[in-house]
Parts: sequence; structure tokens; C-alpha cells
Amino acid sequence: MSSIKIECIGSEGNRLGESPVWDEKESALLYVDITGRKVCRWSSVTNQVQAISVDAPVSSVALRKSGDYIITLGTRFAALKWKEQQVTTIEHVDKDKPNNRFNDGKVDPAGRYFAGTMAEEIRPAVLERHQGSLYTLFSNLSVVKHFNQVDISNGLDWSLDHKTFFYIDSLSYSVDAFDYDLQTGKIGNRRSIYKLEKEESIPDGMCIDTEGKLWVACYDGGRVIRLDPETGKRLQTVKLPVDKTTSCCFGGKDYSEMYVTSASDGMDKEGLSRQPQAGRVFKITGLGVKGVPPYPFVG
Ligand SMILES: O=C(O)[C@H](O)[C@@H](O)[C@H](O)[C@H](O)CO
Ligand SMILES: [Zn+2]
Repeated sequence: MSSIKIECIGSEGNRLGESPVWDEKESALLYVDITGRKVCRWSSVTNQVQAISVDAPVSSVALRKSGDYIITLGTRFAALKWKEQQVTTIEHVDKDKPNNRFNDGKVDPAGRYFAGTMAEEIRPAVLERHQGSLYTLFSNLSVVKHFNQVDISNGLDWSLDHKTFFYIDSLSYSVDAFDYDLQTGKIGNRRSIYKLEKEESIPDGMCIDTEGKLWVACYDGGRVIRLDPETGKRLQTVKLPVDKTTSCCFGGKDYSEMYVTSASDGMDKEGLSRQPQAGRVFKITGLGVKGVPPYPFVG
């Protein structure tokens, strides 16, 4: 049996931490604070966080093959040059929906950037329903819409054989799978592989491990759960010292550590004093399982 240890990294919390991604070259964890409008980079070498402020809610960050990063900012796909602190718009989506913003995003094994949108929240998990869509940014910088009617676009990762795409629309309380065509980036045959239990609350960010099992951060559930997508069974629950756990990824040397982001938005004074670590990023060691390195965007 491995012994699990959970600690906070950096020194400050986020309003709505999300989209953790390991940057091997920098030995650093990238993540965003969506409502805090910041892209953050925590160095595992110095334990310092550098942050770049942006002019709109920034909901996901990904590596780019040519170096630097790509982000979803408001309803834009954009390039981020870290040293120069320069943001360049690549493409706008949902132009007819001024109240929308992007939410979670991740790069597929072929280097395409998948990200979905949602209506801006009135408060956490309260928003105009069915306003979001799922998009892909291709390497030639063209954008395709897969489907609409999404409440809160979340999840996402791909199976180890690249034949399945896993996706979460949070308010469906379901983890879904699609058949995936790696050649074209097309998805089809949507089905549910796991329905969350009441105490698990709302499924949010997700990542896959090297055994092909899914890890889902449970918003308001204060935990990450490990699921077997083949059997639809929950294999493990790891509780965290905060309720609003938002997303997870593997990182560190050999991708044997798990990083979990969290949120403090929507908590009152009393809640914050009970959970002073709300909004912090957690490092979990001793899970005894490793993750898959993130794919960089190839455009
Ligand atoms: O980061 C996200 O995915 C959303 O932007 C968040 O607002 C919360 O996670 C959501 O409220 C929980 O459902
Ligand atoms: Zn999320």
C-alpha cells in the first residue's frame, strides 16, 4: 500500500483555480485563475508562482509545440508568450453570445486544442442553461464546433489507445465517452460511463492515468475519484481538505504526482474560515500511479 500525502504548493490561493498542466521543460505547473483573470506558473524548483494578468476570464492553458502556451480567454483562443507577457488572439467563438466564456480545454494526442464554452455564472453552478458548445482549434488555426446545448463544458481527456474521448458536461452529473477518430478529430456515439453519487456532487476537471483509469475532480465534493471507464465502477476516492476541488493533472518527475486545483469563489466568511486552503493548489504524492504527459498544441 502506498501512503498518500497531500500538501499545498505556492503560497496563495485562487478565486477559481483550473486547468492544471505540467510543463516538463520548466519543471513547472501551469494553471489558471478563471475569475482572477490570471495565468499562473508554479516552479517546482523555487516553489514560487509567477502570474500573468489578462483582460478577461482565462479558463484553460496548454503547451504549444513551438514553445510558450495557448489559452482560452473570454470567448477567444489566444497565444501567450510568457517572457514577453504577450497575448495574441487566434480566433473568436460564440460571437452571438456575449454572456458566454470558454471553460475547460485540453490538447488531444494529435495536437488539436479542444475547449468548450458556457454562459457566465451568476454564482457557482448557477447560469443560463444550454448556452455552451464544444470546439476544436486545429493546427491550421481553423475552428470546428462539435455540438451545442452544453451547460458547463468540462472534463476532458483521451483514452490511451486514442480511440475514446472522455468529456464532462458538469450539470449532467455524468462522465461521458465518445468514439474518437484521431485522424480527423471527429467524435461520435456519446454515452455515459459514470453517474456521480450525491455526495460526489458536480464532476469538473478530469485526467487519465497510465492504467487508462480516469481521475475526476468533484466540485463541492472535496475529492478526486478514480474511475474505470470499461466497467463504469469507481475504484478509489481521495479526499482533499477543501470542498471546491475543480481539476487535476499528473506532473512532477515521472508524472507520479497529482496536482489538484480548487476554488474559493462562492464561499462565505464562515466557509473560508473552516477551509482556509480553499483556492489553493494541492500536490498529492504516494498515489502509486502515474499520469500521461500533456500533448502540446501543434499549430
Ligand atoms: O471551472 C469550471 O469548470 C467552472 O468555470 C466553475 O465555475 C465550476 O467548476 C463550476 O461552477 C462547477 O460546476
Ligand atoms: Zn472545470
